[in-house]
Amino acid sequence: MTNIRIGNGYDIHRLVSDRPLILGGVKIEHELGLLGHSDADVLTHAIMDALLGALSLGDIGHYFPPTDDKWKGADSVVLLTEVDRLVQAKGWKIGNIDSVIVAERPKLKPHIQAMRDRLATALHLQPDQVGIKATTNETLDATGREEGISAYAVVLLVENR
Ligand SMILES: Nc1ccn([C@@H]2O[C@H](COP(=O)(O)O)[C@@H](O)[C@H]2O)c(=O)n1
Ligand SMILES: C[C@@]1(CO)OP(=O)(O)OP(=O)(O)OC[C@H]1O
Repeated sequence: MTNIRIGNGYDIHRLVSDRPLILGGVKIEHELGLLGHSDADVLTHAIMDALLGALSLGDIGHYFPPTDDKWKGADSVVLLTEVDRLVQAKGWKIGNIDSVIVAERPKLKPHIQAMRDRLATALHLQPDQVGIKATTNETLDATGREEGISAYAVVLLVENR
């Protein structure tokens, strides 16, 4: 029988006026961007935590501490490729990823394909192995008030034989 593992990840970052908005490795035109030590790409962070979680390897803060200047302004897709290397070194490969971004604005639908392509390329996957969806929070809570953007991800890992 094929061995499989499942992992889930979540992240949220605050929206501020003087930062770019980067989601799934794609820069999106918007008057607000996400605040963080890295580029604050919540979707990529949620996917990294899901990958690490699937193998009980801890979380991204353990590998890329927000207290370390090395990761200041880091491109999260580069961090993702590091996590992917770790997963592969442990003898696993990604079956598929599914995710959802919670953002009241901007409209993300026009950017979803570019995010899937960017992440699939970085992870050496086909775009149909990378699911990305968007939803508003129907104006409820912090994301609904546009104070931040959050993302959830689930991954399935398959043992490499
Ligand atoms: N930032 C967003 C949020 C949503 N979408 C798309 O709109 C659809 C409806 O969203 P609801 O939150 O009202 O259910 C959703 O299914 C997405 O296709 C979007 O593009 N960008
Ligand atoms: C990505 C890292 C890198 O220092 O920093 P942040 O951009 O602050 O992101 P967060 O999800 O708060 O923490 C994880 C960190 O590993």
